[in-house]
Amino acid sequence: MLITIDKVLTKEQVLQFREQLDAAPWQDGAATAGTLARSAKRNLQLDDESALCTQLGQQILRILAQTPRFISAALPRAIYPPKFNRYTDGGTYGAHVDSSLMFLPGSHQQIRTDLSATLFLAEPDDYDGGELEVEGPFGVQEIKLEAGDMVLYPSTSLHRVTPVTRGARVASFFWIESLVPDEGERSLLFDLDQTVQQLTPSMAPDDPRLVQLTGIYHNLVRRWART
Ligand SMILES: O=C(O)CCC(=O)C(=O)O
Ligand SMILES: [Fe+2]
Repeated sequence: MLITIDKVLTKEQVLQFREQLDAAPWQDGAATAGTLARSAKRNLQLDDESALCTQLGQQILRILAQTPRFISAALPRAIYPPKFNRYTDGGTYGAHVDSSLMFLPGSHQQIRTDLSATLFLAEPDDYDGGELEVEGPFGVQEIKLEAGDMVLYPSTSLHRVTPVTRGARVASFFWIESLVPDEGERSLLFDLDQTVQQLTPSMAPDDPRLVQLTGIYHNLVRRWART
């Protein structure tokens, strides 16, 4: 399931990010891709080890930690530090599936990539192309969101970024290991949680039906979560 999270960053925050990113040095993205992805990848990337990457990445993680829709959708166990990419002049990323395991930078610890995330940092009108195309059970879905909005998609999906033929597409991208590895179970939990959240304002907090539904949510998490 694709899940979009609107307004992770305000427009003001996007401008602040872009001022710094646009002035930063960018590297060839292919240098950091795995063997298979390398030939498909034609974009630019911010140096992962730069102070700017660390600082902006941490800002994103702090915001996500306080974004209930993100927590509900991802049930994060670990998050790979956000990276930043830029596509211009026909830049593209051909069809690929992300690596299943990734070492956290400077560590021997690996995370399993359950969810992939793209946080858009350019307005859709400012570039042509650059759609993120994700293959799912109902065909290919095209994603091109407003600056500040984010999409989460299962890391099992084949996906690509179409060539950017005008302007620049700038984004942050990263991966999440979820407490609930199974995509189907995670989707059910997300739907249940969203429904409970929608019902809550119209019901007394001690309404037995709400108490029951909340209990079911927690008992399913207990059953499915791998800590
Ligand atoms: O730029 C994007 O939206 C996705 C990038 C991507 O698929 C990757 O780096 O693996
Ligand atoms: Fe990818």
